[in-house]
Amino acid sequence: MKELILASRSPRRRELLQKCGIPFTADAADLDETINPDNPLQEEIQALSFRKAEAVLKRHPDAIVIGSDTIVTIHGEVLGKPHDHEDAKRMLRELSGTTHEVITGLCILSDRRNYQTVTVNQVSFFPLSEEEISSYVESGEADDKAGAYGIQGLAARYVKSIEGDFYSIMGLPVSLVYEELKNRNSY
Ligand SMILES: Cc1cn([C@H]2C[C@H](O)[C@@H](COP(=O)(O)OP(=O)(O)OP(=O)(O)O)O2)c(=O)[nH]c1=O
Repeated sequence: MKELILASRSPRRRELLQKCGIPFTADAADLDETINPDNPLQEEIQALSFRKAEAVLKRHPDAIVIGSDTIVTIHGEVLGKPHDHEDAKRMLRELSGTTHEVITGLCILSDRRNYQTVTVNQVSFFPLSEEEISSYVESGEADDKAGAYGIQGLAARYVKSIEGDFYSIMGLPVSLVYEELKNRNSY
């Protein structure tokens, strides 16, 4: 059977893929993640997930590779990872008291098969005070996360509702990975 490789350095994605109960190793794609804002966002995220998988497949041509990417978008603006704590606070002020989208792309790639999909999830936040925003950012949990929060951690207390898949919001739609890999022999 072909080896499964997660094209990611994200500890969240590794943790999530472990939930599938399928053995894998990880090898980060480490590529330029710039997206073209003139193209439809879902297509860009899907294409970036593919590029991550493709880069790692080049290094492991006999493997099955999983690539994924997550962004947060609100009012037409893309919120990637915050540059610093001020940037994180700015993002959280935007998310406060309103609904945003979390878009996660998934690509499962081998030399024989190319599965691509994108999930769009809605997350609503309760209003956040300046004190809450400051203490959250000071906790360090905003660092290195799209939209400056992780739904799986302290930010859980700000989430009013979600529509979609919790694991996609966290960074990887685990059930889609599991379902697709039932077809593993075709990869
Ligand atoms: C919205 C949200 C994002 N995130 C994280 C998941 C991703 O790690 C990160 C989005 O950044 P990505 O660029 O998707 O992933 P990454 O750079 O961390 O890892 P790699 O490219 O190597 O796969 O934000 C959460 O952990 N929880 C959340 O609720």
